[in-house]
Amino acid sequence: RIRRYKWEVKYEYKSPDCYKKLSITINGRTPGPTILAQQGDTVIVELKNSLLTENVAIHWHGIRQIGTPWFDGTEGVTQCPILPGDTFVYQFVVDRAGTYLYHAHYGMQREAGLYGSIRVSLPDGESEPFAYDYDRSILLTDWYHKSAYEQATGLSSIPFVWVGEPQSILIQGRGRFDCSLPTIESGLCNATNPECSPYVLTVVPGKTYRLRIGSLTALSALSFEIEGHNMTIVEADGHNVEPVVVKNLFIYSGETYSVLITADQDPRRNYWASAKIVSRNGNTSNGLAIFNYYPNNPRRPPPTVPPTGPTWNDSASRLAQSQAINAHAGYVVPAPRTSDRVIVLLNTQNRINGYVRWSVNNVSFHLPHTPYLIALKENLKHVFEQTPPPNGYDFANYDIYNIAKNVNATSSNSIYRLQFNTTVDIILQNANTMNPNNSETHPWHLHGHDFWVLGYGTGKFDIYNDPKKYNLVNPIMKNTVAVQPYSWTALRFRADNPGVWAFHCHIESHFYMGMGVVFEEGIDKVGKLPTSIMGCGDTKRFLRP
Ligand SMILES: O=C1O[C@H]([C@@H](O)CO)C(O)=C1O
Repeated sequence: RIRRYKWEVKYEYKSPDCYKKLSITINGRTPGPTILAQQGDTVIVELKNSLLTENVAIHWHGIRQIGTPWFDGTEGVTQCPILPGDTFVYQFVVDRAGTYLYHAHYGMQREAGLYGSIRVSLPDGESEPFAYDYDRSILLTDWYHKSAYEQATGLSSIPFVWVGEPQSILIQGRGRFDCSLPTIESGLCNATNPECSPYVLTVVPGKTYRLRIGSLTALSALSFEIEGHNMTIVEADGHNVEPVVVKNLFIYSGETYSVLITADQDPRRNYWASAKIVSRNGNTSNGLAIFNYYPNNPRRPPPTVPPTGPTWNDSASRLAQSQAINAHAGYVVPAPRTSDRVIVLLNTQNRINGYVRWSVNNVSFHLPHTPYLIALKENLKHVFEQTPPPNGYDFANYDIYNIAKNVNATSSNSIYRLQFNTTVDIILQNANTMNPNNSETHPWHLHGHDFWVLGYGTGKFDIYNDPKKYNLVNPIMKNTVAVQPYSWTALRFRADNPGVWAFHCHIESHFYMGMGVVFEEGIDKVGKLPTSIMGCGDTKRFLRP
């Protein structure tokens, strides 16, 4: 079946946290419409760029784009950006049921509000290994009052201007900034604006809800909970997992989970749903929504104070939750026992010519002006650096616990060329930033594939002993995984999807500052590229008659 969407993308004033800000909307909304489809359907999105003076590109996060690598929506990697006034048609198959996302993948445009959810249901007659009465989707985001341009300019200036902590956390596009602060210009913040009334999830007492939770925060790692209710994690990034009961769900930017919640508490009142920032010590208020028991008034605030959530710096409990999630016994996709290639990616914060950057293996990534997919397919060797980036770093001499002895890095747009149909292991190794006693959490997202999460550990990865502890029995498959402060995460994937694929930190500012790599595999097997992805850089030549 074909699912056809017509979207108009434009700027509008919105007040998602009561503070009026220019936001990017799809058909007048942020988050945009949820894409609903069934496994095997073809989704067609006809996107009209009405941003007037700004390009756009949309990534279908978690959709592997098998056979359509040119519709991955990654500016600079798989396509030229869509010009103002142009209409671009994305067309791809959603080949697997599950919970996915979509969002802008161009500069720091995502955090202007250009995002939404994708829900793919099973074919008729098939069912999940868990039961529920109703299915709901919510998106968690963080929200800044400064424009993406102002933020991006600060990040690429000397002196460096850090974007800082977000002003609000939004649950399904709704949050609450404190309009009474004396610093706010009058007329900009209106606490009674209905756009910022809390999101309400209405439940019928006794029923079980499948809540699909996605995070597309720009920066924040979150802990989500519903006061007084346990949640059972049953799906992660489109894969069924063995049920895990939690009080709060840790979720990183780019991840999706389904949790089951039964409305089994006192039905005479409402409850708070709360999203709290973890892993960074800021003073952003928790994002709040109302878990409303029918038939109570959905606007009636719960009689209790909202839950405060876990302490921000308890990375051990975050790691423990990640480690507790395994593939569902009936849905284990066996991981290859061995790999053909191991790539170690040391994550560091660096300086290049005085600019603050992030790097892997001391190389900070920047995008070329001519997208790789077109450059490689058409053999345009001059448009990016051909020497491959390093396969690892100097294990013996690098101290992950301290600021690097030499914080200077280099910048490159070279890529990893993977042999088609081989198995690749990636070790993400985290380290100290340029601030003393500081290491951050980075959620890494792989385009075009799911990977097996083989293991996590604290400290420096031990190349001889840690692989012996890999979970090869029931590892989960994901497309996004976090690496915790001073820790490592090991993953494995099959390079079996012809195309060119980004792998990067999903923190918007970090990828902007160079925290990513690109993989190519099977370029000779990629079909004829549509000319709609061309028009920038050296691709103009293919559009001439
Ligand atoms: O990229 C970043 O820069 C700041 C800080 O390190 C600047 O000093 C921060 O917290 C980041 O995540």
